[in-house]
Amino acid sequence: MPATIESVKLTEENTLVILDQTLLPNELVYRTLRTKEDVWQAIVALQVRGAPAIGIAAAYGAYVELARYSYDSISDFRQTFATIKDYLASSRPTAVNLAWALERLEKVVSQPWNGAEAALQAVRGEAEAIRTEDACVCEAIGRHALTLLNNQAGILTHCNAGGIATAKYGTALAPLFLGKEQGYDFHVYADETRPLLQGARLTAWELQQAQIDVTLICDNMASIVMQQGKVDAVIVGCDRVAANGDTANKIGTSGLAILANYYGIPFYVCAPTSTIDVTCQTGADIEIEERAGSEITEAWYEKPMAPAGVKTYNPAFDVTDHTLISAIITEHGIIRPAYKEAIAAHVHVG
Ligand SMILES: CSC[C@H]1O[C@H](OP(=O)(O)O)[C@H](O)[C@@H]1O
Repeated sequence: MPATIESVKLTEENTLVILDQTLLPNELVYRTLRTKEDVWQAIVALQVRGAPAIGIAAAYGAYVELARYSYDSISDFRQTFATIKDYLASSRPTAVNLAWALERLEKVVSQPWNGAEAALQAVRGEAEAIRTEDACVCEAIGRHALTLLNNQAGILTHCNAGGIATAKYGTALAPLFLGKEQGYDFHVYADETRPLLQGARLTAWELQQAQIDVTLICDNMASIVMQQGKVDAVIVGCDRVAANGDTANKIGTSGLAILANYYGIPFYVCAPTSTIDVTCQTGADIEIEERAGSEITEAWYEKPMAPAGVKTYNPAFDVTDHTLISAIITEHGIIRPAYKEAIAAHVHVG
């Protein structure tokens, strides 16, 4: 699998360094995050973004914050961790990987440690494990998803589920990177993905870097490329998959699924099992983040492009009904309907 740029790193000096994704594709700028406030702000501002990458950043961020202090006892350490966990978890609600990563750390912290330093090193180890595991998970998703794609296929994708949204390799883009290495000649249509343009700024950039044929389209052009027979499959990432297969992903995804269903095009979701949340029975149980209206009216424009004071509504995600999803691809393989039973069996595979 061709390596992709790593967007979240813990340096040998134990500092957290992230690639500021808000500056891509024009600038490659790395930022050092030294406090839990730095991490919270970087996640909220989407400087670090993508469900797995957010979880990794939160795990490393919790370690970096914990390492700033000395502790009177292990209970003092645990209390400090609890405060950090709640604070970082409050940054964004939809991507389950944020809470999932912090809960993994909590399990480590709750173990019977002989002092705070031992617990701190265990937290570091768990955060590192979350990152290294995610890279393997994404590589496996790439291998399984590639079995669903033919050479010369036209692929439509939405938002960015590339290497920078994960530890490495990505989820939805992983089969494209792997296929390229194996000689596949994909023709990718990347939705720009308003309002924050992750598709235009990030996916088009990652695919160009990998020398994969990519055509950038506006979100409202997805229907015509499907109607013209240019798309053989739609493949996207996800932020939270419910027990019945309903899937939260970047706003606009559910519309793509409806279009794909209308045109008889398979719609695939690439989902690390860390993004499957069986405590959500259906998509109705998934909290959808709402973001500032200025992302609609002012981002990317020199002047506001809407009348002053106009009302806005800016949900950052939507939920694709499980009936519109052809298959969910995880690191363990390919899940097909009926999802409730299949997911229940699948998540216990690992
Ligand atoms: C591999 S997770 C990618 C997933 O995360 C994105 O959301 P955001 O850019 O707001 O973090 C988007 O929903 C992608 O599909």
